[in-house]
Amino acid sequence: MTESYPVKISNKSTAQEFLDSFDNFLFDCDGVLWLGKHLLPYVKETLSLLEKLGKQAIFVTNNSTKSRAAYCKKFASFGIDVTQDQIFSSSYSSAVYVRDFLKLKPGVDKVWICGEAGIAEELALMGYDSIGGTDPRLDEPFDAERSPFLINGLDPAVRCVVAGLDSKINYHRLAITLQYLQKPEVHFVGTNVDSTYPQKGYIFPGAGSVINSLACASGREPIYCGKPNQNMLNTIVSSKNLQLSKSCMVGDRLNTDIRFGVEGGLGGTLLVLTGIETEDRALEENAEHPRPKYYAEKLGDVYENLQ
Ligand SMILES: O=C(O)[C@H](O)[C@H](O)COP(=O)(O)O
Ligand SMILES: [Mg+2]
Repeated sequence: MTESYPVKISNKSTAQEFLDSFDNFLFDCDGVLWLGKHLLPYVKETLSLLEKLGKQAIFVTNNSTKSRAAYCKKFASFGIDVTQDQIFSSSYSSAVYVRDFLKLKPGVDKVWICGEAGIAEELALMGYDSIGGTDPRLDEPFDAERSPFLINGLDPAVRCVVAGLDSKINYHRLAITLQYLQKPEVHFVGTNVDSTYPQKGYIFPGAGSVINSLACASGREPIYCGKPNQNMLNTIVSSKNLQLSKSCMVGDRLNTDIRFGVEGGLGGTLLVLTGIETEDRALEENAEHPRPKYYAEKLGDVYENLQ
């Protein structure tokens, strides 16, 4: 059976129909709310409208570079008040996986990070020591005979590697991470699969590109903790007691955000075209990924079409 075509939110009636259909909105961040430091048009107005209507806003980002607390600060920098319990980042879902699925022992088992500060901060909140990550010694050019991470030997307490988006990725970080991945007893966790990372006017390599290079070198595949992994959605649904049929996932990427919402049985999904995807991709029938129920040029069209 051919699914009904995605509905484009492009006028007052489609915008009103969309709003009336859901009580809870799960928002992806990069490519939906903002592009790096640039807030997208009418995002603040749209979030205020939802609040006025008594709708619930939850933020679900695959970007592991920040912790939930740091994301609260990013929202605040745009004048948007968000509490930490509204935010679910892949840095957080990866730390939950280390704690609840791998059951590593805090204060005993350590984590080697190939990624930015968000991962270490979320792990620390759960009592885990981590090494690597933003350690400035990793910014030095790699020399096997001088790297402090090699000449002092690998840390035997490391039981897991967590890898994510790292704008300071270099051969030093890849080389040391690989040493830990060559130990079969060390778990391999990837924060998210995103191959690319949308910025204003550019598409840059994403976490998936970094993690795939480690997978290629080590011959190992990681467990990914971000969207579309349903562990993340299960954590959200249970902690927020969401009614799935009245919940909508809003994203800019088909193989993470829209798949996450469709496979999670949410009442609907909205794809916005301000990030990774195009209108053609939104409309194409492709076994690779489910199609959205709605799509729009930008999230702010929900607000703009109701003015
Ligand atoms: O490369 C990445 O990690 C992702 O592109 C990026 O961070 C995705 O973040 P999201 O769109 O899920 O907020
Ligand atoms: Mg996105």
